[in-house]
Amino acid sequence: NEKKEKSKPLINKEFAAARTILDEMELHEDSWPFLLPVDTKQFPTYKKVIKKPMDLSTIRSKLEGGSYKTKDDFSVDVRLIFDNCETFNEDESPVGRAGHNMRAYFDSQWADLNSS
Ligand SMILES: Cn1cc(C(=O)NCCCNC(=O)c2ccc(F)cc2)ccc1=O
Repeated sequence: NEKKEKSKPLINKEFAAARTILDEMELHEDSWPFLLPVDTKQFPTYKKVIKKPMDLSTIRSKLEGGSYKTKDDFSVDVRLIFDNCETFNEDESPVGRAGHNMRAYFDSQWADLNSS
């Protein structure tokens, strides 16, 4: 039986497309809450409330490290960032608003990639 591979990288074109979207998201002015893992010393309840933390630097490491088998696996982690953000933050807060803006930005980039 086939050995379960820990990570199998995306095929080149998919990898390049995901990397470009990640580059653009990191440069977005509203990316600041998502660039690094949430500091659980600054927000002690975070680990209790959010079962699967995710951030753009972790996605970057996973992408470059070949952890994503398909571009859709990559999108699942991106969406996890924004779902976590909605769970932990009021919509009308700086971080909450940034999350909604970044999700809309990602969704439009993702749609373009999947329509091309
Ligand atoms: C996703 N999320 C983030 C926060 C949050 O407050 N996060 C960072 C604030 C301070 N960090 C920065 O301002 C910063 C970080 C990196 C950088 F390159 C530039 C600026 C709180 C709740 C939550 O759910």
